[in-house]
Amino acid sequence: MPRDVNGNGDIFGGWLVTQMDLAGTISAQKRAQGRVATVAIDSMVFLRPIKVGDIVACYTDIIEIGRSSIKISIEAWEMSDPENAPRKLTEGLFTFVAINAQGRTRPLP
Ligand SMILES: CCCCCCCCCCCCCCCC(=O)SCCNC(=O)CCNC(=O)[C@H](O)C(C)(C)COP(=O)(O)OP(=O)(O)OC[C@H]1O[C@@H](n2cnc3c(N)ncnc32)[C@H](O)[C@@H]1OP(=O)(O)O
Repeated sequence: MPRDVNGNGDIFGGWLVTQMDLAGTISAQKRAQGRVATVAIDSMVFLRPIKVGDIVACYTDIIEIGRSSIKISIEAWEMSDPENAPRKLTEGLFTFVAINAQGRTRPLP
């Protein structure tokens, strides 16, 4: 079976979760001004299948800041067809933690 495709011929959900994690990491790194690690995915909802060749965009929204943690709502949208409105594919709640070079937590700046 192709690596990024599921048994229905649609894109494997894990591939999309990986893209969402990358988008969240970029946002968290910016806020943390340095290295972060994903500590939790508190919720993940798959609303629609993605077809091979679809154009997908991920959007992040920081919703909570702790001492070292950053909770981010992340959504993926499909926007392949300029004639039609974008459609939400997934939504998830990810938590990232600011870490130092030794991998230990550090307070957010
Ligand atoms: C649905 C699936 C379908 C697809 C299915 C196929 C999958 C297909 C691939 C997908 C892929 C995905 C994307 C993977 C993304 C990675 O790669 S995840 C793996 C990478 N991450 C890591 O390796 C991190 C490992 N964890 C650690 O090293 C340690 O837990 C950490 C991050 C250093 C934190 O250490 P700690 O001792 O817990 O630190 P502690 O001081 O107790 O807590 C620090 C902060 O974290 C917060 N925290 C700790 N634990 C939690 C928690 N559980 N929740 C929330 N906050 C927490 C604390 O509240 C605290 O917050 P602040 O009060 O400081 O703001």
